[in-house]
Amino acid sequence: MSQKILLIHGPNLNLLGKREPEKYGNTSMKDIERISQEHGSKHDATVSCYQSNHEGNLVDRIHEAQTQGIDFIIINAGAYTHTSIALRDALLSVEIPYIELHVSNVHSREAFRHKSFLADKAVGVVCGLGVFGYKASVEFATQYKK
Ligand SMILES: O=C1C[C@@](O)(C(=O)O)C[C@@H](O)[C@@H]1O
Repeated sequence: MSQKILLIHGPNLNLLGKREPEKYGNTSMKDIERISQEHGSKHDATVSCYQSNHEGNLVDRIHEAQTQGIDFIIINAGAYTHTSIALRDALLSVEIPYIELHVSNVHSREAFRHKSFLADKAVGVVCGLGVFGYKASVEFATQYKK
């Protein structure tokens, strides 16, 4: 059966490609979604995508994932990674395995980015690999068994 993957982008990631390109590169969020979906389909998986700048919407989308039978979540929660107990609780509530992803290497940046409310419960954390991190995460997710 083909794996159902959900890719979630948090706040400001809709501006990827334009926003601070020296840190986040030149690839847009839409291009990242296309690359992720193409890579998923090579491995017989579907990748659905969602972005919001609002914490509650992200919580709602994670809840919805459970009713849709999503097998795996890849989440770049942006700054909410470092602040949001609500997102942590949502991910734990639905019991869907997830990868925490960052385009940049958050550990080489400001100290407040070293803290994550999601990392210790994640299957894995990918950071600093730019757009390749999405392809790598999708490929991992296609093979993951709970
Ligand atoms: O918005 C972002 C993007 C980010 O998640 C990344 O992809 O590198 C890193 C976060 O610290 C930051 O707030």
